[in-house]
Amino acid sequence: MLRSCVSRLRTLAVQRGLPGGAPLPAKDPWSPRVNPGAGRRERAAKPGCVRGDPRSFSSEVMHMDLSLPNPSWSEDMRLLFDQFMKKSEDGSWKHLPSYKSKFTQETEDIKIYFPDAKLMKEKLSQAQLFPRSLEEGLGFEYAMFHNCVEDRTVCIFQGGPYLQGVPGFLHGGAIATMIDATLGTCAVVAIGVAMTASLNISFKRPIPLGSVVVINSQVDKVEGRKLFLSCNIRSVDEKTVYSEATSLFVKLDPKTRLT
Ligand SMILES: CCCCCCCC/C=C\CCCCCCCC(=O)SCCNC(=O)CCNC(=O)[C@H](O)C(C)(C)COP(=O)(O)OP(=O)(O)OC[C@H]1O[C@@H](n2cnc3c(N)ncnc32)[C@H](O)[C@@H]1OP(=O)(O)O
Repeated sequence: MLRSCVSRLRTLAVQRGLPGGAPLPAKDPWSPRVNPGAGRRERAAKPGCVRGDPRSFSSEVMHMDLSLPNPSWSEDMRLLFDQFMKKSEDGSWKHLPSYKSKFTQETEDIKIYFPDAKLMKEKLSQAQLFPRSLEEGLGFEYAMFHNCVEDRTVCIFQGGPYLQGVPGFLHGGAIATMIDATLGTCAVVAIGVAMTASLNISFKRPIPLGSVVVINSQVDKVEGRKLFLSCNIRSVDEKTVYSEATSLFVKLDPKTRLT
């Protein structure tokens, strides 16, 4: 299991395209080259700045790892990030980079599921990852870490002001998005390209806007192409359970078209 997970992560890292297009060194799947300097994403841009924020437009921004600290991150978010980076030093945890739009090889992989590859290519050229589509500090600020030995993905998440549902609290759809993204990442790392077949969420407590929460996901069971996962969302002090979820992800069958 560990070997296949390490190999899967290595493949994904190569697929996602390292800076300069260099593949990971074969013997070091956790190489920090996946996320060079994995430390800070400090920029001069003001948090909450919409117009003129370069994050939306430049190709540099499209390919920038957005799961690194930025000025909109609260102290809690930074502390948690540093804790997980520390845990990553011995190789048991791995920081997973995340981009607005950088699916080079995955795009190629996905294309086989579509009959009109040309049309799909055009669509994908304008596509952005949904949770990365809002400007810095306004929407989804998050970073994910994966533990291959335990088949777990943890997401530290700070929901910004554009994710409001009931005044002062996060929208249920925004919570579901981050649950799906965390479970989906856990699934993809474990078995490769997979899609959510079902997702069942219990919203137990409202999540205050701007607060930091921890999404803990894990693989519970694998049955052929079916992967059963569960997760919960807790406060940083772990005293409050905000949500719990179970899900089924299905590994895509290369013989079946998606459309
Ligand atoms: C070092 C760097 C590493 C970096 C790593 C980073 C990696 C991160 C990368 C990327 C992360 C991405 C994270 C994103 C997450 C977001 C994911 C989404 O939101 S997905 C969108 C919403 N979902 C859909 O739109 C699917 C729509 N549904 C379908 O297309 C099909 O139903 C599909 C593909 C799910 C299954 O279709 P079939 O044709 O392949 O398979 P069939 O035969 O229907 O089902 C297979 C088995 O699953 C069961 N099944 C299917 N659907 C079920 C359901 N709803 N409930 C229960 N069972 C179901 C069936 O009964 C069958 O079971 P039996 O083999 O017979 O035992």
